[in-house]
Amino acid sequence: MSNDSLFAGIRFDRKRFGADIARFQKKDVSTSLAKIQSVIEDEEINETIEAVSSKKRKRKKTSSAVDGFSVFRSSTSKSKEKVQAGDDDESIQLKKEKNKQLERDAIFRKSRNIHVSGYNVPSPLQSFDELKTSYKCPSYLLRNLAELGFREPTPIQQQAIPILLQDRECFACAPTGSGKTLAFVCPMLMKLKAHSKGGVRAIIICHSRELSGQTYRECKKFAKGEKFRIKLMTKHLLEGSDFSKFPCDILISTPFRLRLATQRKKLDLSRVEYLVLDESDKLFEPGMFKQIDAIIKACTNPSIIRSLFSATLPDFIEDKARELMHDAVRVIVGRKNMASETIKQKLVFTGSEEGKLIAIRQSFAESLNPPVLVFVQSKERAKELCGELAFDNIRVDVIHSDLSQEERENAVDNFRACKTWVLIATDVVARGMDFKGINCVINYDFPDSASAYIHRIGRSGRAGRSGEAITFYTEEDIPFLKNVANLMASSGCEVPSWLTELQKKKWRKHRPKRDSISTKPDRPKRYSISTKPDGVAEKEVEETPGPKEILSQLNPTESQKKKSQKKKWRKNRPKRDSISTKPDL
Ligand SMILES: Nc1ncnc2c1ncn2[C@@H]1O[C@H](COP(=O)(O)OP(=O)(O)OP(=O)(O)O)[C@@H](O)[C@H]1O
Repeated sequence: MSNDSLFAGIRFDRKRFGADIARFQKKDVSTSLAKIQSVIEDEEINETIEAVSSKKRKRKKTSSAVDGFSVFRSSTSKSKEKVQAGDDDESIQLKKEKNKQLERDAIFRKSRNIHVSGYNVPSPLQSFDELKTSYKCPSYLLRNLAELGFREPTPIQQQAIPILLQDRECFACAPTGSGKTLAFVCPMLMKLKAHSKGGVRAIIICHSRELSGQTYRECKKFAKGEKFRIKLMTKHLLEGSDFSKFPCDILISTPFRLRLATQRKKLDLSRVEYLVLDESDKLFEPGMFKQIDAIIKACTNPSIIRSLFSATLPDFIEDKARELMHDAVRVIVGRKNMASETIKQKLVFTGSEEGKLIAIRQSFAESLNPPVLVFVQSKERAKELCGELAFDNIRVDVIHSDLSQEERENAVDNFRACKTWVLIATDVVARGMDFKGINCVINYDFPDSASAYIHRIGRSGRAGRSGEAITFYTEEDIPFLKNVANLMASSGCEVPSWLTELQKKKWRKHRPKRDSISTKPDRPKRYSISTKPDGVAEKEVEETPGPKEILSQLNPTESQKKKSQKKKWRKNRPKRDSISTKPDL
């Protein structure tokens, strides 16, 4: 029953209760104003902590301490603070100063698109010089940064470095190529002053051997001139070391090798002071989670500082981080799970697999601006495409998990040295790899998830440079097109309106079975002959041309010759498909 029907027939004497009405109306106005005020405040808070998808999460965030929020709160409640009993002039002055600093921090963060949540978040760095004045940064590190041409910290470095320097745990999400490596290596080097006498003091875990190697080399560059023991967990180190005596300041490893070292070689991790999980969302995927979990448990030092970094931070990783860390600060640069804004992104409809090969050839024939990185969905397809492009006089190479470690390293080195113009790769190099100056990334095969798309295209447009990303799609990929369109739009690329009108489909592990990459005619079709109802093949028959057919193709008969002779060319206007870049939807 509705309220209307409940009160039907009752008449209210407005004249008699006039004074009461006035009183209630006044109260109503003030309460609704208060409501509006609180809604506005809530909206401001939510804007500050960046847009989060679910309403539930929004509510959760508003209740937690948010830096920007506490700034506004504290400035509006100044008068309250002043009258607090026992507050002397000095403490009031200190509070005022603190509030001013918080306001300055909030303004600075806004200007650099940095969003933080957590209690007492340290002020962001304005410059590398501040590392010296406020944090006593050793001069070797500043010298190395200057030699590498790092003049100004990037936004993730501005916020994550002071957080880690103040011994706070943190989980951070910043775009690809935005300098996350220095954000966790710099505080590590600054904190690990004295050298290790025994045991591992800091660990950086990377999901792949290639990324571990790259991070190791970066650490060495930053630490040049100082005698740090920085080690890369190679196969050789794993097999040949006596881990009972293993002085090491920074150890860089994949989860698998580190787990082997702790399990088989009894590597002790109880003295680890710093643990970084780079590409953290990848590390928490089912294939690596068991090892990561065991490593985290083996790092038993109660004052350990852990941090998680990635360009993509799904909600389940945030939940994991909260579960794992104490009093952690959350740092987001830009928006969560966003492609880098410096990359020009394009979608190309190729219709079929054959169309892709034509499109890539045509694109290279018109303008090949190396280095170009091409992603495919499997190692078989990587080999096939490499074979096809090698015919076109293109300096092409391939990298995938079937190659030996040495072959993989050579492929990366040659590509870095520009000896290889086009590198065809599986997702093994999609994350973290910093190939300087990649002009273009081609998604030959449509990526299988949003994070795959963001990381793949993020191999170009690094450190503020511009880049280009082209994604081919066929009929099979159309259901997931809207997802890419959304990612493109959110990073500032123009997207045709028909794309945004498409329906969105959950996009996870989209790896359709694709025709092989080949200019040769399709291999003979196989038909299965089965008596079983479920279609399980008992015998396969090949529909191959017999010797007669082959001979007739090689030596056409007179009638066949006549058929293939020149035909009168008149009014040849076949019905053609309409001219459109849009696929038939
Ligand atoms: N402050 C800086 N000034 C100039 N260049 C920088 C600075 N910090 C990092 N770089 C350069 O930016 C590039 C990208 O850095 P890095 O590989 O750390 O990015 P990332 O955020 O970890 O990327 P990804 O998410 O792809 O792993 C590197 O070539 C690095 O040398």
